[in-house]
Order: sequence, then structure tokens, then C-alpha cells
Amino acid sequence: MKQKSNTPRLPLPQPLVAVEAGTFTEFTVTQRMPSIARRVIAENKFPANINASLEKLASELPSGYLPTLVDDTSSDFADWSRYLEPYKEQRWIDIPWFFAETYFYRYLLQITNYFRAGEWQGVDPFELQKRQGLETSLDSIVALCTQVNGWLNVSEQENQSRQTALITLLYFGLWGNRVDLSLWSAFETDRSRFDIQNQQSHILVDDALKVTELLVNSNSGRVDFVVDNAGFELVCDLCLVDYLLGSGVASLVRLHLKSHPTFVSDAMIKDVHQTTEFLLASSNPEVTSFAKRLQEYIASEQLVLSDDYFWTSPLAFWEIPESLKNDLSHSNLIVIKGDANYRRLLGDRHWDFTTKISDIVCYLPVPMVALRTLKSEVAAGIKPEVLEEVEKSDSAWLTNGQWGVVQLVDNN
Ligand SMILES: O=P(O)(O)OC[C@H]1O[C@](O)(CO)[C@@H](O)[C@@H]1O
Repeated sequence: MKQKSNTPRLPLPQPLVAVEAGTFTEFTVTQRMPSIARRVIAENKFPANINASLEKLASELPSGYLPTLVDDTSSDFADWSRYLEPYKEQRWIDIPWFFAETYFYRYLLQITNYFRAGEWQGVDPFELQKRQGLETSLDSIVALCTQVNGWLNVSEQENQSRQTALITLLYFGLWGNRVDLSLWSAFETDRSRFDIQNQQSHILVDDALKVTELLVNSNSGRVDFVVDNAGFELVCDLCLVDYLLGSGVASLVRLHLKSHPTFVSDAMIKDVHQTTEFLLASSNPEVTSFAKRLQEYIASEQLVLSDDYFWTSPLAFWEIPESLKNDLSHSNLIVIKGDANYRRLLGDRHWDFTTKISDIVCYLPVPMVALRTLKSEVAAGIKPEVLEEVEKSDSAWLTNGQWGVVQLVDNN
């Protein structure tokens, strides 16, 4: 057994920054983030002064300096003042990308008065996108719920059939991550349709079988999810949660959600409730029975919803507060969803893509599995021959969301 460490075992490479010309990082800060700010103007009914500030933010991102955060009464204000200290008077494009992105979403909420008492307090500027994301994927939701109900209705659950169901649901959790509203608007095509079999060759690292072995041998303990997007991805995650609890593979599931809107579609506690209510209102009994079970699990506290400002902070995963780390140490497995959480695991740095991921992610108290479709130029743990193949076959493989990993790190 390798020694546990509080930070990556290897020296840290440089962080990604937008000033790197021609990168997806540059494209995100100089073009995607401005268009996200402008979409907030278009999709909300904020007054003219708020819209003018949003437009100012959008126009300053490509070459302007970081604006300061004023005390907008949020409990994370003091933390942010500390995080911002080293980056005063720097341009958005010069600072680490992960910092720039998390601060962009936090600053956007200052502009929209999200935390201040008054008309706009608590108004999620991405609400419309989140809702639309659910509505456009309804057919896929019905199909998935029907499948889960079928699996749960088999009275004697053999380990092998449990594993088959779990592998399928892990893949849904993975490909559900393709439906990312910060990259593709919910008003464009429905990206929830995919064929798991055909997608198999697009999984660059596939530890799904090992994950299911770990789960079925874990004596019905606790599983944690560091959740990513609301919408279809959240429904996929909740189907996995439902199966874990309904089959007895887990007795407790804790979801870690965001404390405020961020990265457009990232899920908050209220999004889980809104999702179950949306599903409950369906006319399809396969969907409503699933939603009812979820509500019962929440009521009986077998499914616990929690949030923490760490998840919306610019900190790397290894800077996790001790209290959160201690809490996670009671889990059998942490399921870490999506691209931004994966970037956080790797500190959003330029690791060689073949670096052993367990030499980077060696700071977690229990095993973790990352379910991530690639949407940024960050990766680790890819075998050299797999890397060579994918680089040959798709020049946009790092960022087009068509490739994924189911990557297990078990340092025990
Ligand atoms: O929802 P996910 O999978 O975390 O991905 C979202 C993020 O991915 C990125 O495109 C690249 O990490 C971010 O700019 C984007 O907002």
C-alpha cells in the first residue's frame, strides 16, 4: 500500500491559462465566457443597470482586468477576498483558468444581486437553461427510468446481474455528462440520445467493472457523489443512486451539490428538488414511480443532499477543507462527475496525459471514480497506445465531449 499524501506525489506542472494562444482555454475565456454573460442578459428580465454590468463584464473578459468583489453579504465573501489577493490587477487571460472561470461565475452573481436582499435575491440566472435541459431529454428519461424499474423489479438480485446494471448506469452517468449547457445550449439539439454499445470505443480508460466489484463487495455502505450538471445528467446520476439504494448495494448516498449557480448548469440542492417535482408531474408511471422513490429516500435520509462553498471555490481538490475530507472518509466510494470536477482533481494543470493518475490523486481518504467526458485540455492516466490512437483519429478529442473516462483511483 502506498503512503497517503495531502497533495499530489509529483511536482506540480503549470496551470492552464488563457494567454496560451490557440488553446480551448483561450477560446473559453475570450469567447465562450462573454457569450455566457450575454446569454444571461437574453434569458432573464434583469433591469437595465444589471444588464449594462453584464455587458461590461462580457466585453472586458478578452483583455480586461479582474474586477474587485464587493461585500454582497454572501458567506463566501471573506474567502473570495483571500483567494483574490494574489491576482489583483491581473488580466482574466493571465490568471489560472480554473480561477478565472470560478470567479467569473461568482462575480456574475454579484452583478445580478443574487445574494443581496431584494427582488433578485436567489434568482438563478441559468434557470431557463436548466429547465429546458430536462424538457428536451424527456424521451431519454422515460427509457432510462423504465430500464431501472425493470432491474429493481427482479426480486432475487444476483451479484452478476447487479454488476451488469451498475455498469450500464455508470456509462449513463458518463455520457450524460456530454449534455453540458455551458457548451451547448439546451435550445439546440437533444444530446441525451446515445447508444451505450456504440460509445464503448470512445471510452479511453474504462474501470467500470472494477468499480462495480468494489461496490458489490462493500457491504452495503455509503457512496458519495460530487455532482455536476442538472438536467439529463442529474437524472442519470439519480438513476444510479436509485439502483444503488434499491438493490441494497448501498445503504446511504450523499450528494455534494453547489451552494450557488455556477458553470451554467451545475446542480444545487434546489435543482434536485425541482427535478424530482418535474418527474413527479410526468404522465408516465415509469417516471413517477422513480421520482416517488427518490422523494422517499430523501425523506428517510438514505439520500442526503448537502452543499459546501468549497465546491464553488477556485481551490484544487487537494485543498479540500479537513471537515469535508473527514466526512468523505466514511464513504466506500466517491463518484466524481464531469469535466470541471476532473480539472479540480488535477489542479487544472498541464500534466503529461500518460501520468499515472494515482500519483496525482493520492490525497483522497477513500477510492474515487471519475466519470468525465473530455471538454478541456487536461488529462492523466491514458495508456500511451490509446493516446496515440485517439490523437490520430480525432484532432478535437480533448474538448469535443465525444470521448470519456471511467477512471478509478483506489489507493487502499
Ligand atoms: O459540466 P462539466 O462537465 O463540468 O463541464 C463544464 C466545463 O467544461 C469546460 O468546458 C471545460 O472544463 C468548462 O469551460 C465548462 O464550463
